[in-house]
Amino acid sequence: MKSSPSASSLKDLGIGPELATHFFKPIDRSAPPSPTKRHTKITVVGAGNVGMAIAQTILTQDLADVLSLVDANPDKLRGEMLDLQHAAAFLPRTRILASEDYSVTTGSDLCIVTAGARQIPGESRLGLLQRNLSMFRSIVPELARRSPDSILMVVSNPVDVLTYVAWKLSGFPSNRVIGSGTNLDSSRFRFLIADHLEVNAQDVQAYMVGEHGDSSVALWSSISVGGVPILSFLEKQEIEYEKELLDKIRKAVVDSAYEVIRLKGYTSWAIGYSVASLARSILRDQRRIHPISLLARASTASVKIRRFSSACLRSLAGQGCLG
Ligand SMILES: NC(=O)C1=CN([C@@H]2O[C@H](COP(=O)(O)OP(=O)(O)OC[C@H]3O[C@@H](n4cnc5c(N)ncnc54)[C@H](O)[C@@H]3O)[C@@H](O)[C@H]2O)C=CC1
Ligand SMILES: CC(=O)C(=O)O
Repeated sequence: MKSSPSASSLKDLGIGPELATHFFKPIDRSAPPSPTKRHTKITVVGAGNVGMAIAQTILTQDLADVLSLVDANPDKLRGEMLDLQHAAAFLPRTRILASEDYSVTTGSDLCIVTAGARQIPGESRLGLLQRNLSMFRSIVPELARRSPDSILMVVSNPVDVLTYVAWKLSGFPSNRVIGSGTNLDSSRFRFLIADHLEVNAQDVQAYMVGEHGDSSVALWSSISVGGVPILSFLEKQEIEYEKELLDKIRKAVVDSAYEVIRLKGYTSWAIGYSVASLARSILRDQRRIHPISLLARASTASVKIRRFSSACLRSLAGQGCLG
């Protein structure tokens, strides 16, 4: 399928681009488009549940001027592209491209990879590795070649291992290859704490760190509610709280994805918002703190992916780097 900037239905009706030239004549002496205006381009590879949740959140949050979608299934891809384009009247203006051909991704600022197998109910994320590894061999070099200055963000599972694989395959500096990490786990953690305390999750600071999913670690000392470090406050005030409650919350965070997958077959909305929040922080230089997957050290023979517990997503300005 060819890259398509817009739905082809007008062309199919015999109405060509000359119509636009007649209706929309250039305004005399109007300012030409600024040569310094930089357009933000985001690519999402994998137009499945996760890819489309990310795409639609990016659109509604006005994070990109150009959104390009790539998938191996041409009908699904074109269907998703048209469906999003048909919402143009309700959204900030974004050019949406879709193709199986990676040329559509050229010049992206951020490439997000969601393609690949997903868990069936009860299956672990690590069980997906072999299937998704071979897919990455075809996806990552294409992205790296066409957007050599981009940030590569891995979402496909197992996300931490595949972030390492993507770094190796891309040849990018390690600070330009990240995984969505435990940003989602932390959001689930914040939701559960907020739900228990009956407060707004946005007023709860709390981080899950380590590997996304089963072995993620709750940073209990990181919890603060309305700025109050809650556990040390309770201890200082000698207020009793059930230690088992903490275990229950941590277990509920880890079980969250399994429960959603058992109930609806996949998870999508929360990861969509999680990745959009990362995209905003990176592209808009928000200087927010997110727990992501990032290679921390690559200096020995036994290089392993290691995660930042609190990676600070710093400016893209100038260097296109995360630090
Ligand atoms: N890191 C995280 O927090 C999360 C990660 N995930 C992971 O995201 C991945 C995608 O999940 P879903 O979207 O639910 O799966 P899905 O099955 O709905 O979508 C996968 C898409 O990848 C496409 N695809 C397959 N091979 C491809 C290739 N070589 N090139 C381009 N596209 C290809 C398929 O056609 C399909 O549209 C899974 O690995 C899942 O485990 C899901 C939720 C959260
Ligand atoms: C599927 C997955 O990794 C999640 O929702 O956490």
